[in-house]
Amino acid sequence: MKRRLVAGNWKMNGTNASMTELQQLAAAYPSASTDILICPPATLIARAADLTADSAIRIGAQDCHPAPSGAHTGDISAPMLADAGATAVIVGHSERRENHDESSALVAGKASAAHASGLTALICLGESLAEREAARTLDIIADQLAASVPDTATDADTVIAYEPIWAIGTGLTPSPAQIAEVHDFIRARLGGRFGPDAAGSFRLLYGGSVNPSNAAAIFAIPNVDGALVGGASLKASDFSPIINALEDAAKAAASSST
Ligand SMILES: O=C[C@H](O)COP(=O)(O)O
Repeated sequence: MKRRLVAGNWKMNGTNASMTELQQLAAAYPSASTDILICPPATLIARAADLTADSAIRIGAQDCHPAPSGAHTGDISAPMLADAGATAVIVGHSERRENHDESSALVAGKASAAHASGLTALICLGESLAEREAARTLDIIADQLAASVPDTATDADTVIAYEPIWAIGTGLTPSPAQIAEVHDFIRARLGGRFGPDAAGSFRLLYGGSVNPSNAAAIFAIPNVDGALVGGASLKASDFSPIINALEDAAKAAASSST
């Protein structure tokens, strides 16, 4: 059975003072039955990796350049992230797509670069509110999925995160039926491309205003294998209940399958 994953994206938040939150998480989870990932700003990756080395917490990055090195002032490559201690990288977050005009083709290049450096790529997809209201959600997801996921992706090196843009940082979340519809659709599309057996093994995360109060209900939705959490990942006291809810969901699923 695939391991579920809860990932925290600190975005452009955190300084060395924030390492106390990470130390609390590392102390609380020396081991875990789910995968736990924290993606701090790049400035903190090396220190975060050192601090969490003896725990179940793994460290990821928030973006990478598609090239391994070169004249790209201000950018960071996937080999650099791996060298700093990252095991994963988020690519195609809507804030990168919007603020930096990133295309799905570029996102696929970043994902391939991540894979070449042994990093798991968390590839983000999601529709805007206008697109949802125009009933274009599944078309947008289909296009982003087709163009952002490299042909060489596997369930071992790629995670898909569905993040409706209108739910990010707003306190709004889609209904369980809306989340299920999109996750089922993603799973089916992956099946059409990579085969049904492989598609079943890809981990699909939901992201957008996940918090300690709604996590358990979200994790009970079919085809939700975890979450990509923004604001509620900044404090150990908020993130821990979300991790615990995912561990509970994993245990419930394991006991119902035996
Ligand atoms: O990467 C995380 C998502 O953008 C969700 O952010 P949020 O949990 O603050 O809504």
